[in-house]
Formats: sequence, C-alpha cells, structure tokens
Amino acid sequence: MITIEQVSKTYGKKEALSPLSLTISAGECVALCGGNGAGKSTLLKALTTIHTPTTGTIHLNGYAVEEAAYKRQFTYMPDDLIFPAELTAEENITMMANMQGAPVSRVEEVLDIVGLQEVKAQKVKTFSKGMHQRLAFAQSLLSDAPILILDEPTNGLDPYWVAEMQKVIMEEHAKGRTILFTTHLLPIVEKMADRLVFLREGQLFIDKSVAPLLERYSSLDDYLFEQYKKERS
Ligand SMILES: Nc1ncnc2c1ncn2[C@@H]1O[C@H](COP(=O)(O)OP(=O)(O)OP(=O)(O)O)[C@@H](O)[C@H]1O
Repeated sequence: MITIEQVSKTYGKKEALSPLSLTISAGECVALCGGNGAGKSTLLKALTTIHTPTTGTIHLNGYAVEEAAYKRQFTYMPDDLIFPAELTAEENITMMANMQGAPVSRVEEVLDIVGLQEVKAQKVKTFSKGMHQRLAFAQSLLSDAPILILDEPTNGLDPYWVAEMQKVIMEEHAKGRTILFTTHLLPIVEKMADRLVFLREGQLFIDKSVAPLLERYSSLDDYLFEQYKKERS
C-alpha cells in the first residue's frame, strides 16, 4: 500500500507538485499520467527517496521514509538511469544485484526476461536506447519487493518489446505486486492499469478506475478529451 499525504515539491521558486494526497492499495496497478512537466517523475522521485518532499508524508506498507524497511518495500526503474558504460550488461546487473542484496542467481533470469542474454557480454556503451531501457527494466526485476515503481518503462522500445514489457509487468501484477508506472500512452493504460491518476500542472486532475471508464467511453482518449472540454466550457 502506498499512502501519500499532502506531498508537495518546490524546486527553487517552481512548485512542481502542489500538496497531493493519494492512496494506492496493495495489489493495484496504477498508471500515473499527465503532460510534460506535470509532476509525474517528481512524485516518483519523492516516493523513491531520491528527492525529499517540501511538505507531506509518504508511507509504503505502513513504513515511513525514515524507517530502514521503507526501501525494502519498492523496486524502481527511473527514466534516467545511467549505467557505467565500460561495464558489460552482465557486470552492471551483477553489481546492482549486490547493491540491492538480490541473489546473484537472479542476474541471468532477469537478463533472459528482457532478452539481453545473448548480448550480456557486450559493454553497455554499445547498447541502443531500447537496449538501455530493457537493462533498466531488468535491474528493477532483481528484487521481489512488493511495490514496483516504473518511470516511462516503455519509452524508446519497439512494438515487440512494448508488448513483451507489458506482459512481464502484468505477470508481476498477477503475482500480487503493487505497480505504479508513468506513461504518455493511453492504450497502455487501457490494457494494463486498474486505475488512472492524471496530473496537470502539479495537481491531481483525474483519479478514476479504468474499467468503468471503458464501459462508457470507446477509449481513454475520448474520456480525457471530454474532461478538457468540460473544463473549458
Ligand atoms: N531538478 C529539478 N530542478 C528544477 N526544476 C525541476 C527539476 N526536476 C523537475 N523540475 C521541474 O518540475 C516540473 C515537473 O517535472 P517532472 O519531471 O516531474 O514532470 P513529468 O510529469 O515527469 O514530465 P515528463 O512527462 O516531461 O517527463 C517541471 O516544470 C520541471 O521543469
């Protein structure tokens, strides 16, 4: 369970996130959407302790940020992960497994899941954008922490890998893990998410269950278009 209470973030004079409260139940799959600069990554960075919120509190499965158990509750795929370029894919993932306290046996499994087994001996500097992205996803699968936090996981992937990654995330969801991911692609939200949380200019704009919306609208695009129209009228 993720409990966010009145969390805000200000960078200098810029309020990237206005005080925001949100509860995500254990086992839910939530898509965090919104335009460029809406505050999605800022919220994920607060959740993952990369940034300290300006105000508010966050609990993961009841643990506060200050408690050691907090960091054991989640695994995270950032949108800007930089790997040591001179190390191979396997060396990078092994190093991360050691840092995360994950069993080394898991390294080969995750490289397999993301289809990098055959190129695992290649230095990361030779990798394409999509291969980097799959490696970042692989490291997020090392630990079996109950909450999986993914920042634009399908960014830069070709259609085959978009579908494969969706499949893996849905399998993790089916195992009971709580998933919070950001995306700009509403068809992915339709396919994967139980719930759509949409930020606009650092504020909560929409928080709705996806299935009932898809009973009323032919797509989430149509629903969002209507919300914007309502606002302007
Ligand atoms: N380290 C930082 N210093 C100053 N401003 C920042 C910093 N990080 C983000 N911002 C600003 O905070 C706002 C929210 O940014 P954030 O990266 O959270 O948006 P986002 O919703 O993830 O956007 P995108 O879809 O483009 O990735 C933006 O106006 C951005 O310029």
